Amino acid sequence: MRMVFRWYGEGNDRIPLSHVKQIPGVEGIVWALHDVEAGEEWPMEKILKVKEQADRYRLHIEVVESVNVHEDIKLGLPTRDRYIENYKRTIEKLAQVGVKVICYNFMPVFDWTRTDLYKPLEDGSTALFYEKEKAETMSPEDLVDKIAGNSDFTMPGWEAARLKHLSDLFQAYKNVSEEDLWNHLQYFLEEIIPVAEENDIKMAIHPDDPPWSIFGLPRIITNKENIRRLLNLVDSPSNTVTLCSGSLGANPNNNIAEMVNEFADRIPFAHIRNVKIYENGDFIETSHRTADGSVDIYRIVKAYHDNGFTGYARPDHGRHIFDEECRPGYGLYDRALGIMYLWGIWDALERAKQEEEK
Ligand SMILES: O=C(O)[C@@H](O)[C@@H](O)[C@H](O)[C@H](O)CO
Ligand SMILES: [Fe+2]
Repeated sequence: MRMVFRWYGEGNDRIPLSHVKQIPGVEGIVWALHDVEAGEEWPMEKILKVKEQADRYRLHIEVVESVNVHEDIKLGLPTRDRYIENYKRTIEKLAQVGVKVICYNFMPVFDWTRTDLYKPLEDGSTALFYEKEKAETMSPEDLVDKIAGNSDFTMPGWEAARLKHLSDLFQAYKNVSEEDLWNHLQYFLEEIIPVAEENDIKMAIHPDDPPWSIFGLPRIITNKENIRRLLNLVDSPSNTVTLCSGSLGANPNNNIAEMVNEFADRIPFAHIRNVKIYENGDFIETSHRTADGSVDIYRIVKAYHDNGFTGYARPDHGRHIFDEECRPGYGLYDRALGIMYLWGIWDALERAKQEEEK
């Protein structure tokens, strides 16, 4: 397991790389150009700037999260081809600076969706919260106001540019079924996977968060059967998945450890975090400890260890603790605590294996 830490870039992240470097076992950053709109080709000078910053702390930049997919590609519009060509050029440029994994998602309009960014937990910390009834009754506009308007920080997938023409987007998706979205994803992958393969890059799709339709929009990367279907769309070692235990774990029917066992060789990148699911279908993000949530983090890390996982892992989100002012879900302290929990499990399993082999 190769531990990495998401960093939003100089001037866009309060957490300095000097602090990231001090988290035990963190080898690299998970980065992106957050000021380049989805669909545009990434400028090499901006890519090199991130590399230079990371090089100063001897942190690698092998994992990008995300090169976002333009809505026209998800909608299957004729204009998608221009954006796909830009995507290919970006893949080629990222390969030149040593990138090995590109994370992306194929969620229409919204990325992760929550109804509250700072829901108090009983320990006095706060966390990202999803209230099912509210999510099913709120208008998309209200949700954007509540979420995007409620944070001084840019949030992945909540970029204003993406959400600027919300009603046009909803109109455009009116006649897009799940099967249509599958076809558009297949078209996209058939175009970019050969380029990724030539450049020794894994394209690792991130599952839908939450793993079900919101606002009537189609969502397709939601469970084991759909991940199996995704991997078969283009049978290539470059067509892979970012297995996110927190996103998929919001549905109690998703057994993440089973998915690790089934898809191990097609998971180059693991997001390992916990959520607590309530009876009524609400969920809240918790500490990484198995005991604090509904996801069996121990069993998931054990499944990665049993499969000899040598990919990248990150703690994904954390709670907001110690009064830290941070990007929602992306504080330093609880993600660092989460990393130490994941190392604790991994190192104990490693030691037990070595003892057994003596
Ligand atoms: O929840 C998060 O912050 C991330 O795991 C996702 O936003 C993820 O970065 C994107 O969906 C991947 O494209
Ligand atoms: Fe994730």
